[in-house]
Amino acid sequence: MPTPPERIVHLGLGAFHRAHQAWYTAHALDAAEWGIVAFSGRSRDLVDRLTPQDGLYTLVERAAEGDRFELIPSIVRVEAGDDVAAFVAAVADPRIAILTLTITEAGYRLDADGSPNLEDAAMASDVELLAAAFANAGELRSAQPATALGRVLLALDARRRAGSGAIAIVPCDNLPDNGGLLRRALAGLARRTSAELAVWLGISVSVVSTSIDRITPAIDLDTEPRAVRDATGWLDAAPVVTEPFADWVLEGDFPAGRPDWESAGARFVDEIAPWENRKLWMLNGAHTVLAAFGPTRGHAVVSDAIDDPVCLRLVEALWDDDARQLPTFDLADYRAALLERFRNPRIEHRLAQIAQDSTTKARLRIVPVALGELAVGRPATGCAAAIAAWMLGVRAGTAPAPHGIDPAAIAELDASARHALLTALDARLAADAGFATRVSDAIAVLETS
Ligand SMILES: NC(=O)c1ccc[n+]([C@@H]2O[C@H](COP(=O)([O-])OP(=O)(O)OC[C@H]3O[C@@H](n4cnc5c(N)ncnc54)[C@H](O)[C@@H]3O)[C@@H](O)[C@H]2O)c1
Ligand SMILES: O=P(O)(O)OC[C@@H](O)[C@@H](O)[C@H](O)[C@H](O)CO
Repeated sequence: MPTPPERIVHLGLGAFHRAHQAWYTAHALDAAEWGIVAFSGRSRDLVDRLTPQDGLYTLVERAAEGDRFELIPSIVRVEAGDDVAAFVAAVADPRIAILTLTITEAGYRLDADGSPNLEDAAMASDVELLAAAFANAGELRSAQPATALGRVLLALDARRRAGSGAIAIVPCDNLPDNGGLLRRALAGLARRTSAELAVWLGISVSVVSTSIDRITPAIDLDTEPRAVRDATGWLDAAPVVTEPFADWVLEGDFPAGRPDWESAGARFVDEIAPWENRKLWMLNGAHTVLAAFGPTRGHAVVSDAIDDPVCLRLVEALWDDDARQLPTFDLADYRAALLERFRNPRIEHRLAQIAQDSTTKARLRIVPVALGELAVGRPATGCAAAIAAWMLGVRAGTAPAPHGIDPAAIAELDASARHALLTALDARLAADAGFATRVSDAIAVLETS
């Protein structure tokens, strides 16, 4: 089969991009027309593994009943993310129609309120560096922004200068309103660095919002390649293990075209918010709770935690609150499917992998539901219990303490520690005496369960 032409650039090559966007692209009816140039994020390891394989890798779909192996051919070139010149050249190429991102939630460098943090030291230094480079074209070639968004902005400016036309950017990280957020972040950075670029962004860059779903755990790259070789006969240095389920919902325009992703099962909608809330609140919200609390009960992976009746009750209660805030959906099938996915005993999804940055995640995935419930006079007991479980995880050190909170000060989880933790999530919740009491009551119940 001929190699597809380079039409998509990806930044943040990892397991998820290869299990999701690259898989959808490979399964589109017009796959032969869409090749991906993939840039790693912060490490060269995948570049070194995939380059000798011409970007080919094995996707292992791991069902409870057994494995299915598939060779994915849509990544046609792999480059190191810190090769800024190569990234800029790729995005500026007029054949490229789409830039996708999986740079992790932390990679966007958000404030506590979810807006881009322009006070971040690396971001501030990139703003200075980009403003100087945009003002003096002679400096463009040597500019080396450190942040992912700094590199994206530099590359978009090169595309503008080259007259390569409009492009769509598709963020594929688990952030609410990921498209809106990225659009505001890029516009904010451009306003501070180049008036011409800011205008061009508004006209020529379409930022698409997405809800992305496929549970893809980190794997052991020592053992998994051998298992793949035993099954397929090929020693793949960089296989990916994922679940059979996949979902992709998108809202937005692709001014330079796109693959026929619908033919692979993707959905385009006019308003993504309900889809995104359903996925982030229910799947990721439950994961956030299990990751913080599960290890305090001796669990290391999602499938073990969800088998524990205490954890299951927590998740079900959270989903009851979520469901009341998602009135447009009948959620019975979705909940049943989520439980089946969590219970897949052959997907080794480690809670420690999911627990990183759990304060921000709880803030984005549990707090909005709690506030929504309280606003209409309901008690939000599921959210209170979920937050109680998160606090127990923070006390145990299985979830990181919020910035500015000394772990020693919360060792007792007394009234002042509970107040400090609740305030770190949301001051409005901390000010609601009834909700704070329900959190305390839930802690007492969980500690004796
Ligand atoms: N794995 C999943 O099940 C899954 C499902 C849905 C969405 N996602 C989203 O995809 C993201 C990546 O997941 P993954 O499984 O591919 O992880 P991974 O660790 O396999 O790959 C992450 C990639 O992001 C890069 N990166 C990390 N921090 C960065 C930063 N600060 N700036 C720029 N790049 C950075 C890494 O170098 C790597 O290239 C997640 O953070 C999440 O937002 C993952
Ligand atoms: O780091 P997080 O919490 O955004 O995500 C960890 C997992 O919950 C996540 O990767 C899920 O497996 C994924 O979102 C499923 O689509």
